[in-house]
Amino acid sequence: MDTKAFKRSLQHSENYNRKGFGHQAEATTQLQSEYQSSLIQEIRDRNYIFTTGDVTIRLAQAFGFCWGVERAVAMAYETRQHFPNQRIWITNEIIHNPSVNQRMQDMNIQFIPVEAGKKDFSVVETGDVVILPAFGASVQEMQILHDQGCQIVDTTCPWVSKVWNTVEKHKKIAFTSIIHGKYKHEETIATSSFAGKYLIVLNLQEAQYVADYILNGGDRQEFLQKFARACSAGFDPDQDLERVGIANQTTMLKGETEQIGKLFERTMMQKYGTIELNQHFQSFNTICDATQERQDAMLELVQEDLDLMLVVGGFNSSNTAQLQQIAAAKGIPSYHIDCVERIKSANAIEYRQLNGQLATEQNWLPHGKIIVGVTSGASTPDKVVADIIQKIFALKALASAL
Ligand SMILES: C/C(=C\COP(=O)(O)OP(=O)(O)O)CO
Ligand code: SF4
Repeated sequence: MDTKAFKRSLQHSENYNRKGFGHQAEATTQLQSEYQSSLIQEIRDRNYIFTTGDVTIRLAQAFGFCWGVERAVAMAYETRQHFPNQRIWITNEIIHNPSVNQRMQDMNIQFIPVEAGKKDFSVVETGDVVILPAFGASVQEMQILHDQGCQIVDTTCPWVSKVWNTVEKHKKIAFTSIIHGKYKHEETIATSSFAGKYLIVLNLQEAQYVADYILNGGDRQEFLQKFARACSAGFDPDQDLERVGIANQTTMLKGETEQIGKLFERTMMQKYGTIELNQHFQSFNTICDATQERQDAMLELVQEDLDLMLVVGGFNSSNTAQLQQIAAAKGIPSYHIDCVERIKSANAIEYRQLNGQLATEQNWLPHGKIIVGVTSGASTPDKVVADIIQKIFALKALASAL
């Protein structure tokens, strides 16, 4: 399928909107009142440090809602306002934050139902409005919705569309796209639908396995089994790894993406020589600015003398998980939580471990004076962070009063 031509024709269709409906000012005001916090603003104004009683909070210099998230959520609000009486659907969570998705449902924006792991688009009728989330949607989903004659409101972040353009460039020159990403993640599902041949690697370890295969060959069956859900149909590791282009999900770990790019560059140089390199390797870093800024701020924050770290964001939020990874790598006691309710008491906190499992830590809040590092992912409203900080203040005030 010529995905580029399809996108072009979709964008010219009168049933397609990616610019909003002229209610931006109202949507922005609504977003501010629902998601921002005066406490967080005050901490920002005080150079990201705030002390109350025994607790000093050190906020990362960049955290919380990114530009793409604000834009997507504002567009969803605008859509509801513009179509007050129409049925509105969304193809996935708009972003990975439970409180924001709950708001979508409260506004009667419905998720497309999923039956036995497959989305059931038959519920969508001609004339319904369908929002595509900030992660975008696969080209096949866009086609179904377009054919069904519904009004598409596309909130895909332009940084995500940039990744699609990158894999389309690979396709045009018959390169295989190696995508550093998570094959189950909505953004990577969408990205791979615009690619020709592709292979998705989760981390440096998987990339190394592929690089070794390129140089030395290996067990073809094992390769195909390992990447069964992470490659294009009919992928042949013996044919399809001769010319590779690197792209990445926008929210991966910046350092790891760079290492993966360099690894494949070295590998292709070793196999084909420096002069031939351009015929076999292309790389273009598609990690977005917001992800990089939040990770850089986190790398700075973990240099401080912190007693513990709280990383706030949805449990399915990839960029939040990367922030947690940075804290964990530094060996700081650190807890990824999605809402204040995870703090059960001064003695117990429920949090997401790096492997995705929930765990509870006892006696997590140290006695006496403490410095708490705080950051949040690109999909986390400031209000959620403020509630958590207030809870820590309250627990520590109570402890020191006893
Ligand atoms: C929409 C989006 C990022 C916003 O944060 P999210 O937490 O919603 O998404 P992700 O980190 O990719 O799991 C995709 O780049
Ligand atoms: S994290 Fe980056 S790519 Fe994702 S929505 Fe935000 S700005 Fe866009």
